[in-house]
Amino acid sequence: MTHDLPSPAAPLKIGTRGSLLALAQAHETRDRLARAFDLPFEAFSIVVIKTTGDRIIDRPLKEIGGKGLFTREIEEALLDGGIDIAVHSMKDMPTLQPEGLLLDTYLPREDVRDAFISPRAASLTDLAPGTVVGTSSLRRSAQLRLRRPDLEVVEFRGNLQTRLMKLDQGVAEATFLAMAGLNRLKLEDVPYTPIETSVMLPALAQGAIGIERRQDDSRVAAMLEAIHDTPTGQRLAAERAFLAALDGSCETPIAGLAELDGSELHLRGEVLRPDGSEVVEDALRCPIEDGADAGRDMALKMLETAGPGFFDWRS
Ligand SMILES: NCc1[nH]cc(CCC(=O)O)c1CC(=O)O
Repeated sequence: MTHDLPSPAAPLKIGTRGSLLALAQAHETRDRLARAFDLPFEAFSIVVIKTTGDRIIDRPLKEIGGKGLFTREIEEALLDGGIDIAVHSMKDMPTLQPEGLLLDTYLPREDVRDAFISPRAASLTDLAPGTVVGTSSLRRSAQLRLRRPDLEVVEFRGNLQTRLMKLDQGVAEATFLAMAGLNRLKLEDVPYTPIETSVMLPALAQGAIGIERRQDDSRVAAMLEAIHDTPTGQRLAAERAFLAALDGSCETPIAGLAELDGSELHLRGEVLRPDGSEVVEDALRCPIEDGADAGRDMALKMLETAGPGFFDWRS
């Protein structure tokens, strides 16, 4: 189905970070829009924006700051008209957007699972006690420490190629990546094994691409409506309400996932101490349209279960 393009038909500027994954996501967005409106690729331009998070690559992320790190410059460009839409990995996005911006368009979600990456081992259970595993994710490291306290977790930043090189050099025996990233980059020669969500619950919104716009841009609103994926939106409404109520920052290991099952939504959530010494988990089923309320309520209940002190590591 093609749609009539709301006029005027100026080229649409698509803002994105410059990583290979971000570019793949921007291209997917452009391709879906081009198909929906039967437009040539020349009707779009892809604008690469360098963010603070991209610039600082030699320090752990948790030292430099919260979640806005990879989005601030992009949202500024959106607000000042330098770009018309911004394409994001939803799992990196804060739950609140700046005044004047809306983030409510989602492309169909990719595989939500994490992948175990190792040139020498097939799965977590293959690793001998004391084995070094690299990750820069607070969530993955807490989940690992909970389930395999006998392993040694080391900080592992850098792009995908850097991390794979570190594995080859033996700096660590294994690491983790989102299946969504592997699939979107078509990295078939990376030695990976998907990890079921019952073993490692993914980050909230993992595998989902979101498209942000100016609230007052009705032309863009009409265009984005044509490529929005409703089931992904329903799942993310629950997941982001859960995250918002938990006040999730990069300093809190939180995992969670909503899945649709007929007319029901199934939500699971997990909060951990960074050292893996404690975990609070919960799950619920509700009508799909109640997902956001249920996500918030589940978060509040989990906060109560965790009790004061659970989050004491936060400064
Ligand atoms: N935090 C970085 C990040 N943000 C989104 C993805 C993967 C793609 C996705 O989950 O949508 C990744 C890399 C990773 O976790 O392996």
